[in-house]
Order: sequence, then C-alpha cells, then structure tokens
Amino acid sequence: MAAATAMRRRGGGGGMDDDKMVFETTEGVEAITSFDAMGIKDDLLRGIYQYGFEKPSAIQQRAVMPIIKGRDVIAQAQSGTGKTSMIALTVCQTVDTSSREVQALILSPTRELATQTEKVILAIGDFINIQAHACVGGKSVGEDIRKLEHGVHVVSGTPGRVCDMIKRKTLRTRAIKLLVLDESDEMLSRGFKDQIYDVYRYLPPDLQVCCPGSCFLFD
Ligand SMILES: Nc1ncnc2c1ncn2[C@@H]1O[C@H](COP(=O)(O)OP(=O)(O)OP(=O)(O)O)[C@@H](O)[C@H]1O
Repeated sequence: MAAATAMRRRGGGGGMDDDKMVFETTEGVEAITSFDAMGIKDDLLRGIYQYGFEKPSAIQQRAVMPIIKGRDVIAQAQSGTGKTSMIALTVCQTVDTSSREVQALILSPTRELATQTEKVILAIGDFINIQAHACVGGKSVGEDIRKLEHGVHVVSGTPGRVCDMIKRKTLRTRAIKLLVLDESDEMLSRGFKDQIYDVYRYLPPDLQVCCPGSCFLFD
C-alpha cells in the first residue's frame, strides 16, 4: 500500500499552485515531475498534452507511478488538485484496449462525479480509442445494457447502478483488475457501504484498489 497526501499550506492559494503545498508520502514514493518520465504509452501521452496538461500536478507526481506499477494506493489532496484527471490517466494506462472487456471500475459518490470522470477518460484516452461508460442512477437502464453488451474497457459509476448491472450479469467483472473508490469517505457517509461491499464480492481476488479522496482518513 502506498499513500500520498498533498495539503495546501494555511493561507495558500488554489488550483495547481504546488509551491504552496506540503506533502506527506509513504517512504520510497518519489515525485516524478514530467509526464514523459512516467513511462506512459505514446498515444496516451499525446492525449494528455492535447488535453492541455504540460506537467503533472503535485498529487499526480506522487500517485500516478505507484498506481501504474500496480500498487494499492491512497491519494489524498484537496478539491481541484487533479485527482479526477489522475484517475483518468492511470486507468487509460492500465487497460489493454485490444480486449473489449471491462478492466477498470471506478465508483463515485455522485452521478455528476462519475459522469465527469467518464468524460475526462474519453478525452485523455482519445488516441488510444478507450471505450468508457458512465453507469449511473437516473439514466436509462436500456442504454447501460446496450453499451455494456457492446463492450467497454472502463465503467465509471455510482454503487447502486453498478451493483444492479453486475447482478443482471450485464457488467461482467472477470477481467477487472483495477477498482477505484473515488471519494470513499463520502461514499461511506452517503450510506453506500453495503453496495460497495456487494460490488467488491463479485470482483476478482487479485484486484488492485485505489482510493483517491479529499477527506483526511487518518485525522
Ligand atoms: N496536470 C495538470 N495540468 C494542468 N491542469 C490540470 C492538471 N491536472 C488537472 N488539471 C485541471 O485542474 C482542474 C481540476 O482537476 P481535477 O478535476 O482532476 O481535480 P480534482 O482534484 O478531482 O477536483 P475536484 O475534486 O474539484 O473534482 C481541472 O480543470 C483539470 O483539467
């Protein structure tokens, strides 16, 4: 398990202003200050630059490599510091797009966050032809079934709908190797614990788990 935490110093500014941040990381976690040095697939790198990113943000510098290397990771940083983009980038790097099976599953506490994550994955992963689907409550079940049966690499969803799709056997879990529990504290505080556990029971045993969040789990 690797952990990376980025916190703004008191009185610090917002956004990607890394100079005003303090960091705590597990021993051995290094900051990699360029996307080029991360060993990212060429076409994905192209997508990242085309999306407008020039260098990784503080949390990306510390958490992308451990995730890409297959470690279980807890990455905590305040809102707006690049966690959603980090999920998109690492998921795109992890999946093998030559196989149309779901290989990464992202669970989020809200429909908006799940949909936003899907959008960033599709944008950054444009040149690797990534297929992602947002599986969220309030949207047509028929459309979920159609998309999932057609075959996608990544599902970004809310626990209830994802659980439903798994139980219907529309979302096949056997090839899932990465589970991202985005804002897991918020998911737990919204009462999703049983549904998350239900989903987890269907996932392969040698699963990699990542928990990006803005709450300070250990405080
Ligand atoms: N490496 C980067 N370089 C430039 N901009 C970036 C980088 N990473 C993320 N951003 C931009 O910063 C903003 C916040 O990023 P993102 O949504 O990934 O952060 P977040 O921590 O998930 O925020 P929130 O909790 O508000 O969703 C977005 O506009 C995103 O495009």
